[in-house]
Amino acid sequence: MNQSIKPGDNPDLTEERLSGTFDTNSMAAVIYGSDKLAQRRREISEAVSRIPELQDSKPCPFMTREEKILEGSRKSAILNRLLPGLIDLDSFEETVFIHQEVIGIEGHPLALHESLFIPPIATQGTDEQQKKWLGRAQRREIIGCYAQTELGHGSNLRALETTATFDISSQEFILNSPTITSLKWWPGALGKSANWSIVIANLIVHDKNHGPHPFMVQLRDEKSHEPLPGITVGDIGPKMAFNGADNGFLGFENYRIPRENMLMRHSKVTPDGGYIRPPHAKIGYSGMVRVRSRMAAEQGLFLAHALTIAVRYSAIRRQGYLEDRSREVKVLDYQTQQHRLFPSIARAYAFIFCGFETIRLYDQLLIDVQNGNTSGMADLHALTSGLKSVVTHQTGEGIEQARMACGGHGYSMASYISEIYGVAIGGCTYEGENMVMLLQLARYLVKSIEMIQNGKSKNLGPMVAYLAANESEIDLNLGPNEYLKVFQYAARSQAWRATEKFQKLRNSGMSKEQAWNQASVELTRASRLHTRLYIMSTFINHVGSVVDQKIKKVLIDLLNVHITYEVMDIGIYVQGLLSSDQMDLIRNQLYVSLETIRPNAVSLVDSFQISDMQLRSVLGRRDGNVYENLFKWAKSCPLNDKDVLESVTKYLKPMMDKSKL
Ligand SMILES: CCCCCCCC/C=C\CCC/C=C/C(=O)SCCNC(=O)CCNC(=O)[C@H](O)C(C)(C)COP(=O)(O)OP(=O)(O)OC[C@H]1O[C@@H](n2cnc3c(N)ncnc32)[C@H](O)[C@@H]1OP(=O)(O)O
Ligand SMILES: Cc1cc2nc3c(=O)[nH]c(=O)nc-3n(C[C@H](O)[C@H](O)[C@H](O)COP(=O)(O)OP(=O)(O)OC[C@H]3O[C@@H](n4cnc5c(N)ncnc54)[C@H](O)[C@@H]3O)c2cc1C
Repeated sequence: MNQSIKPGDNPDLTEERLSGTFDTNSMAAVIYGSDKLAQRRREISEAVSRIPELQDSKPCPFMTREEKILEGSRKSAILNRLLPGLIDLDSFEETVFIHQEVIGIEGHPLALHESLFIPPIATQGTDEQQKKWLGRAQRREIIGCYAQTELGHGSNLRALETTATFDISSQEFILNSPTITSLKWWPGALGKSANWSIVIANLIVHDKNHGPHPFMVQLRDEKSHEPLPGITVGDIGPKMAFNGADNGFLGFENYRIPRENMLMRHSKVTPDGGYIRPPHAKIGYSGMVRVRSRMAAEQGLFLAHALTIAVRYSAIRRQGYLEDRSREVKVLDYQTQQHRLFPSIARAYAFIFCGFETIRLYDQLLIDVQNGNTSGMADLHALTSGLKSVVTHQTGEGIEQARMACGGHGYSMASYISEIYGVAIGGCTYEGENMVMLLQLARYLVKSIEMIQNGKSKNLGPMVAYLAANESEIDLNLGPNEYLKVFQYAARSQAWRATEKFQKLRNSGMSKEQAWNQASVELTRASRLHTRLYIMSTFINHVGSVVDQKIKKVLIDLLNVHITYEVMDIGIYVQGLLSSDQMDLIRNQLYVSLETIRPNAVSLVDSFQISDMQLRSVLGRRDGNVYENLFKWAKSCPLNDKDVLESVTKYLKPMMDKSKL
């Protein structure tokens, strides 16, 4: 049964919920990985809803930027006091979840503290460094951020300009921002809130530059919160979204920190100026891999937010007629609306399943690396580079379709979809701009193909083994595994096409860099197809492992939406494999699968169990009572506090009066 049904709900939504064929709590358990985890989310939402001081003081769209930051800080401080009674303090998931529930997605002063400041200390700090800072950070005696990007440099880490020069005589590093382009720019919470930061700077010892390394740097006085001498720091101004966070700039002028403030678990500088290399050259980049490995699930949830709004609203919005002219139909009954929304529901599920898988892979890698085994780093870097790029892009597309599916009201901030969109698409840029990261995966694919060309196919990892296969015919009787083969064909032929283009250019005498650039559009296409193949195969495997038969049945229906939609979407890449009859068959299977999933559409989005508080959308309310609440929301807009505004008395009225003469 659908657990969201309550008395007083919009009857159209109740009708939808009654037509669902499965238990939404059981589905939530599959989405979040276990009944216990899903249950914990419900318990936390429930507990938070009973604490008056944690409620929004007014709707976010009516707040100024300063009010958003104030509100986020107020709630962060209250949460810090209440957290021990509300969540398992050792659980990163519960910590992120409760902040999102209480403060929302627009960011807050501690938004980066848990995800980008604490993890580098915990994974790249020595035992002594952890003892010194981890407890303080966890108790929030200090607030931190992660300062890597500079005004002139983001994607290309090797071009960072900030320097940390070792001074043997004082046993200190001297930090400097030598140019305007070397100012740190963008770090969340840096602008006004953080008093400490992980700073990525070029390590210079005995005039030798050892490249970017992480340093623990105090920015502000712990009593007065004033910037320390040698530090220039401030907020970079309003952004497209995420305005509850104070992204900042930072400059150093001969700013000294003790030698012990370089995070030295992997690379080390000894007191006499010796440099000890890390076990893997890119180990310092692992904080980014950690965040990327979490982005598929995060983005899947952003998409889930937008779809919860659009699907619920589409079930109560009546517009136009089908057969019965006496009552307008729910817009959810239109095939175009279903085609706009249902493939995105499938993607949201797929992204979340993939996301929990990459989180698990990262956690395993972390254990391996701590035990000295870095062999899995390249694989996970390639996988998460592709995944963050594809998932953020498709999430943005899906959210925008959800907005349009809500018609005019989707454009109002009452829907909250524009904020969800603005926050989600930030992910196309942060943690590595998407094209740049697709090209990182492409390096891996090209290397894999070169292994095949050199007769070393048996050394290929399981994720790229398909590149060596030779599929040229597909059975018309298409099941999920045949769709997978179709996708493998597309990904394989594009990877070979791109690699051969690169090699041909090289063989024509072009430099490696120029040849790479000339082949790069084809290379990014190969990376996208490879990643979409991974998403599809993870989805298929996940559904295969589900035990509850009712849940499995609806997930198979959803998987059918996914595989048919995805194959139609890449039609151009499978022209050599599928006949036009086969393409027609797939197209028809997609339309049938849209109809099949229709009765479960509302239950599928209800299963994400995103509370009204977290959703912050008038259109997406659980109870479906949209119109009366839209009217209330509009009336509460500060512009309506007065009937006659100063804009009228001061300018418009005199203008009209003058025109009358
Ligand atoms: C619902 C949940 C709600 C949660 C709410 C969350 C909201 C959050 C909102 C906002 C948070 C935003 C936080 C954002 C933070 C940031 O953005 S921090 C800054 C991030 N910056 C980047 O990501 C920069 C991207 N650039 C790079 O990573 C690198 O420059 C590079 C592109 C990888 C290139 O590096 P480099 O030049 O050093 O290396 P190459 O020459 O290209 O490659 C050399 C070989 O190294 C291999 N490599 C590279 N990286 C790694 C790695 N990490 N691990 C293993 N191997 C790596 C690469 O593959 C090459 O190998 P090859 O030679 O064999 O091909
Ligand atoms: C919301 C948000 C939060 C952020 N938070 C943080 C933070 O907390 N800490 C932090 O340090 N940073 C943060 N950043 C910065 C972020 O990591 C960078 O913006 C990101 O890495 C991209 O770098 P860039 O801005 O230099 O883009 P650029 O590299 O200048 O990209 C511009 C264009 O150039 C293209 N391009 C660049 N290099 C190549 C190449 N080699 N090949 C092909 N095309 C290329 C890109 O594809 C893109 O189209 C944040 C950014 C945002 C938007």
